[in-house]
Amino acid sequence: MLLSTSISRAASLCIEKRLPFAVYMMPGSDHAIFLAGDESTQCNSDVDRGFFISEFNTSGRRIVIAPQYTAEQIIENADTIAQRDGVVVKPVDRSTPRDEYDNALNTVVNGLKLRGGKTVISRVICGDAYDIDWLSVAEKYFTCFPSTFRYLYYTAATGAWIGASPELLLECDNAGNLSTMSLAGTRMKSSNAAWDDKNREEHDYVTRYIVDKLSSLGINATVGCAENVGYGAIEHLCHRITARYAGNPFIVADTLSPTPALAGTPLDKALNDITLNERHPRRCYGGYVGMTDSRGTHIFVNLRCVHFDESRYCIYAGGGITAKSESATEWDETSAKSQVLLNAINQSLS
Ligand SMILES: C=C(O[C@@H]1C=C(C(=O)O)C=C[C@H]1O)C(=O)O
Repeated sequence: MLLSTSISRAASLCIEKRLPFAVYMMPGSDHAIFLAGDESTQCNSDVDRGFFISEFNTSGRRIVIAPQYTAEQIIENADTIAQRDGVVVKPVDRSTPRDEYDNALNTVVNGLKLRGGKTVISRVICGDAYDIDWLSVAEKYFTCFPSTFRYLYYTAATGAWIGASPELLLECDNAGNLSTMSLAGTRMKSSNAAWDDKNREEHDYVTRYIVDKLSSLGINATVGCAENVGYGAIEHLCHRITARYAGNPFIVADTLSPTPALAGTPLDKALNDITLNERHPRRCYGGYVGMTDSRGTHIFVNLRCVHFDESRYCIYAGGGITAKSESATEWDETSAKSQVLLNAINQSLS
């Protein structure tokens, strides 16, 4: 079991009592870390200990869970932890219908044919889930993606979310090394075939954007070699980007996010496409999650994720659209991105 009995028990208690908490696993690690405590909202660049969440396109606003309690402390004090109340953020309750997605795609593609650039359009897959054991969903999902950043959290501001992100937004270590990546372009896992023009084009927008944004902060970046990064049955085109930087990581993270891997370029036009064509709020999807530990600050894009409560769930999945996109291919891509998570939920329901 990836999640120990005490972490699973403590996380379930926190969900039940609505006490803010997070469980996370670093890429490649089989060690889960638990923390619980009060949540606060930050709008500046303070680097706090604890787990932070920034919703999509919220200009650097972060919800921070303080590391006040361990899993053992939660379990020991289970009887005395007061039930917290307040408004719970309900998951979206309507899946994006196919015709609505197709219409959105066609509208955006027609716009991109005239102006160029890229927009990321997402859809949601929602369902009922009464009495489901979300810790067992997390366990199944996390087991499938050991090389991702895996997380489960609840705050009053966001509700409860589970995700497995293959996408590093920013890592700044204590020795002054900065790492990020451009991860965009998706296909079924294949041998070493060349990537097609559509995927290469949408990928290059991301790489260029990141390098330019870093440069605007006076950071001179180095772009590594092209890699294919697997995610279940699919793979993404990836370039790792590194630099030297000893300043505040949040200045960089909030300058980069949302990158054209989750929004598009030019950013203002892409955000306008998203507002006009997506019928659901993105909330945490496309924002970021992370934490600062003794080694540095680690921040991942919040994607391949589900928002849930005691009766429902809502999975988010999107893809980069360019003038060359076809609606059926993009729909299949979003299905492939969400399939493992949907399977984990369906297995736990039955
Ligand atoms: C938008 C998502 O994924 C992003 C978009 C990708 C693409 O369009 O090829 C690939 C990886 C991610 O950067 C998602 O999973 O919802």
